[in-house]
Amino acid sequence: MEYGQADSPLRVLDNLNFSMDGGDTVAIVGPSGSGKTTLLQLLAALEQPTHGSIQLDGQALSHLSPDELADFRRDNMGIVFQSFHLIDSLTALANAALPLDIAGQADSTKRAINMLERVGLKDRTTHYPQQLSGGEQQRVAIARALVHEPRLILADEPTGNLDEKTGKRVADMLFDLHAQSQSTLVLVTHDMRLAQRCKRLFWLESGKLRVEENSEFSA
Ligand SMILES: Nc1ncnc2c1ncn2[C@@H]1O[C@H](COP(=O)(O)OP(=O)(O)OP(=O)(O)O)[C@@H](O)[C@H]1O
Repeated sequence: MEYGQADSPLRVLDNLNFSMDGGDTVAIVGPSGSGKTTLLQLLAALEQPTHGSIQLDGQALSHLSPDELADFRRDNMGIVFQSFHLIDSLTALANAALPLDIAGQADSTKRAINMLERVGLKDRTTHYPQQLSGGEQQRVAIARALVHEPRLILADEPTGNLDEKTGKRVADMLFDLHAQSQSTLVLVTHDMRLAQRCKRLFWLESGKLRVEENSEFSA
């Protein structure tokens, strides 16, 4: 994966080759600038690789049009961003219901309330993002990412902006929801304690990928 002009490209990821199984938990780790977010954005099809291809469930993402990609993302992925990316003019409930509303699903409110309950925010449904703490906003973001029960959850530093206690609570929630839905969870983190909760570690350095199986899962 390269950024920049064709005559002076910046090669961020070099010849990566890997596969993931459904239900896997993967932590993408590595030094600042090593391409962790770039890899996550490639998996989310928010960026297209300059070389090679990415297939999800046998579907080559590069063969899809922008509209098809949006539909594919909506149907299969839940994305949690470090900076929450909530819509300020919508309540917590409306934010959480958004993926279902976009998909035109009739029971969106009921399902979004249920998801907000699961992330411990039942009594914050009518609050706007500005009226919520950082941890609460991240929990709304997780509720929104998971409300449509995606098969692939992608989270970029999901606890990066949170204090330790809130971060642990948010991480617990993410892993609980992953376990309940048997979805694939891929997260970017600088926090090795969080990374060690994943079955596989994807180490990025100088554009190269090293995959490490977490020995705690092999017992
Ligand atoms: N849109 C872009 N255009 C040009 N260069 C970019 C772009 N996005 C990222 N880069 C460069 O690609 C490299 C990898 O960036 P990336 O954000 O993927 O790293 P990271 O491992 O997530 O870093 P951090 O841990 O600091 O968040 C960096 O050198 C960055 O400057």
